[in-house]
Amino acid sequence: MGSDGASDRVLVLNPVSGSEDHVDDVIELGVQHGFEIRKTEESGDAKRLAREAAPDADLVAAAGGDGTLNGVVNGIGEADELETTTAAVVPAGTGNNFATNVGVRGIEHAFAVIEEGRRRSIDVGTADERLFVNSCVGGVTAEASSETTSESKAELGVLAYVKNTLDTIGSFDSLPLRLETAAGPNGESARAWEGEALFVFVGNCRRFSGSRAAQANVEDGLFEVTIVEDAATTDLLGGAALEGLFGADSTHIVRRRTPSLVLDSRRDAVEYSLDGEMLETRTLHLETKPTALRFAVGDGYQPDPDDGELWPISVSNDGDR
Ligand SMILES: Nc1ncnc2c1ncn2[C@@H]1O[C@H](COP(=O)(O)OP(=O)(O)OP(=O)(O)O)[C@@H](O)[C@H]1O
Repeated sequence: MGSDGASDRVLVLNPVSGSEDHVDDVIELGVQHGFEIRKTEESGDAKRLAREAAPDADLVAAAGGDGTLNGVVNGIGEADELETTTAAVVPAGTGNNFATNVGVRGIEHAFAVIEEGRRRSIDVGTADERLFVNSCVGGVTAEASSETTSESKAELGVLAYVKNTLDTIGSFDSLPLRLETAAGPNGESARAWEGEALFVFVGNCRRFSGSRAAQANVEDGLFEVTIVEDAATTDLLGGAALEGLFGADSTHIVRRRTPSLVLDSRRDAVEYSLDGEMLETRTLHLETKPTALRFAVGDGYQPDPDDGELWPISVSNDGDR
């Protein structure tokens, strides 16, 4: 307890995330580790509870999936406490992509990380007024998102939504999109791309490449942007492996690194998923807030993951693909 009676540690618990069997364990461990526990009761609660807790708490943890964590980070942001309140994640969702990316392996491990783990200052993405930690994905419908099974989400992460969108819709309406990226600190130039996109992925902590759980550098102030061009539909519907599509030699993939970008639909509003939470708009401004959030990370977290060949950052390599 703080001197004014407010809790130093607050845990925002989503009781209906994942397979819903985490509640007793999370409460028991949370209480053991000195947390005041606040349960969400409906959509929007994670943000509200974190906003109310952040001014007094040193640490606010999110127990749930990526959506719950997204709400908690937005609440800390709305309270203007990003730099003063540490955030943590207790993975209790289906996919738990972000937790995996920051080296948090499970519920018990999450409390060990909170007690003994490092704190890192990580980038946060802004999409108009909203924040995201993992990714912003366009072209995945809310319908496909809600129908995606837990097993599939756990296995493929966001690619599951892509697969589900293609499976449920069969033929897919591409997005006539214009994208403008700003110049970056490593020689990335300001660029524009316009065309028919199937999907657009903006990764903050998430890298959309051939490997499933690839973590992007989340302390470099840059997004990793991947566009899947419409020409890829034929391949995808023809059964080409999704992961193969993201390989380095794919001709239908455009990649960019940038601190900020604008996505502009040339036709209707587009549905974007911010860490799994939906947002519909025609024009979206995305910007990184470099190293804006202190986060409790596990040993598996890599501040500077290997870039590999898919994400060339030198000027000479910054070609069209
Ligand atoms: N008590 C509640 N009843 C119903 N819905 C809730 C409740 N609390 C939170 N929610 C909803 O749960 C969603 C967040 O779920 P979350 O993403 O954390 O879990 P998940 O979908 O199981 O996991 P993941 O995103 O990792 O795949 C939010 O959209 C929120 O509106």
